[in-house]
Amino acid sequence: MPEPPVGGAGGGALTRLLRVFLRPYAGLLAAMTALLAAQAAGNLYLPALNADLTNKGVVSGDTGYVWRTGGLMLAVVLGVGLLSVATTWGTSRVAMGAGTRMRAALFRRVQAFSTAEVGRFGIPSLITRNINDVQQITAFLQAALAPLVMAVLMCAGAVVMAVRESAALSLLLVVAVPVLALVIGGLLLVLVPMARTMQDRVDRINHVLREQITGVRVTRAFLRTGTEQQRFHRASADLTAISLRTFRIYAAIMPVVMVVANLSSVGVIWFGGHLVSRGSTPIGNLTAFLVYVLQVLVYAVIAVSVIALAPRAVASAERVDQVLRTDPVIADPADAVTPAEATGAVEFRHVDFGYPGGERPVLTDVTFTLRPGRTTGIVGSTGSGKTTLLQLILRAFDVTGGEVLVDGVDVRRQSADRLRGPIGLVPQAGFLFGGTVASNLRFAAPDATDEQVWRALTTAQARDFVAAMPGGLDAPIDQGGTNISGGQRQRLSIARALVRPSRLYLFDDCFSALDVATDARLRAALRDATREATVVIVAQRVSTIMHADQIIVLDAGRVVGVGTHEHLLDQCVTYQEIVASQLGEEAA
Ligand SMILES: Nc1ncnc2c1ncn2[C@@H]1O[C@H](COP(=O)(O)OP(=O)(O)OP(=O)(O)O)[C@@H](O)[C@H]1O
Repeated sequence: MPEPPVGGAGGGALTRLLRVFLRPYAGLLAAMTALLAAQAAGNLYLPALNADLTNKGVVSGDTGYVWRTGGLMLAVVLGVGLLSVATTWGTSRVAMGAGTRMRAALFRRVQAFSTAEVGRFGIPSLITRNINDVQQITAFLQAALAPLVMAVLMCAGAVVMAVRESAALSLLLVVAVPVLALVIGGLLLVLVPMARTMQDRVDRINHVLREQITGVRVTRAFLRTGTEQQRFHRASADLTAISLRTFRIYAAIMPVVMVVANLSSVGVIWFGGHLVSRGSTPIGNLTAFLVYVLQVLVYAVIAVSVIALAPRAVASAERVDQVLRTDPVIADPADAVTPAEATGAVEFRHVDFGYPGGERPVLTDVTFTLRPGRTTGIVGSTGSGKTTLLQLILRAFDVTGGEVLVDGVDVRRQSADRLRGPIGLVPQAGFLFGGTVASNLRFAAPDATDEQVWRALTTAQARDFVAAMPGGLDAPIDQGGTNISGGQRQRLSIARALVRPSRLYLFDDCFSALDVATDARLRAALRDATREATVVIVAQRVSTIMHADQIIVLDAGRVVGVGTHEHLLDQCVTYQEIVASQLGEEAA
């Protein structure tokens, strides 16, 4: 699988995402900063008050001064506590809000992706990026926003206050702070690439797990459970290994910081003790200085523990940014043309097509016309390009040569909504959503009445089995429709396309799981229900399309015959071979 495009590099991606997703919260962030500044001022004021209380109250025995200053200190502590509650509330709101917006933006982008972009990232990776990576970024914001601002304010303020208390002792900070900065910076440089690898391995686990859960029946049938377990254990062990290495480094950060902090305190007490005994510094100033130095170090520790989350957030931001920066190859034109009339007419003019990255062309010089009110059958051996042809009508991919016109206008010049709105598609694999029979049928027509829903079920030959299901229209359907049979799934998919009246119906080999009698009844009912529309039926069985108004025969991506069943039986060798092989099968 080719690598997804690389978006912004390193912290650049995180900065870009934060700029975009924090912008709506600029006002709240400004208010938070003001509250944090007030909180920091309170925290910085307390040691100074304490110094005053010691120097002017305790040392000189002024009890009144002690009470007054003590009361003021209590009020400051309460104020700081209240501010802290407010800022925690604010940062949670900002972090969660930005995360929600990020997830929504990712979801919108992925919805706009064509099969090519989805294939480039891979479904498991897109899921991890939307859930796990956004969560890493949100967790970082939640933990980092207030503490980081607070740490900057407190460190700067405490340094200023410490210098005010004792300029001589402040020289200690000149040594301690750069040592801390160097240690922290070095560790972060090592952690970012490790965090990136960690997220990739989470992707890998997701990939293996998803494949194993969806393919569990095949795994059991081929007795591969043991091998698959080993594959999962390997992916899990790889993640454990990188996680252990990463967290060992995380574990080293705190002791290093604590050693620097404790050595600094010892230094302050050692040198400060000398200054006090020489009488050049009052005892109150020494205790205040000690508190300021501890404040600098405590907030440096807080900053470090928060910054330690950054590498994972940076790695996750790169992965989220890659998705957001990937433009879908299939996009609406700036000057979209709306066809004068929605007739459902389709025309292929010398269409060539090859899948992105594919070596061989899948369709070559395909030309035909589909008219409203007529049914066209498409037959051809497996892999001859039938599904691809329908995908081009829906503009799931762009042609590499020629043009596809719907309602007389090139599909590339129409908006996707206008193009796909009047098309009723029944895909080859009848996918159903988790919910009920009714919620699946109302997927394209939310306002459809029960009567319309039952009518579509009747046409799709699904009325009897739905009526027999407990709950009828409200009968539960599991995700993917796994609680009903393949044939029932196909019929519900057909009914879903019929609930909303369309001008163009595309049935992609969706009759294959039906028995011959149901297939015949369904086609007869369809003829009545879709009388004025353009109908395309891709089929493996000739009996499904032999009564169509026209049949297109594909062979290795080329049209080798167009006409009625009788005409093709007479003129088209490939068609004769297909018919002969199927009659042979039936005879056998
Ligand atoms: N997403 C894809 N990327 C690359 N190649 C593809 C992709 N989808 C299909 N192909 C290739 O294009 C060719 C035509 O595939 P298509 O699904 O259109 O055939 P089909 O006639 O519908 O086959 P079937 O009857 O088996 O459903 C095949 O060779 C297939 O391998």
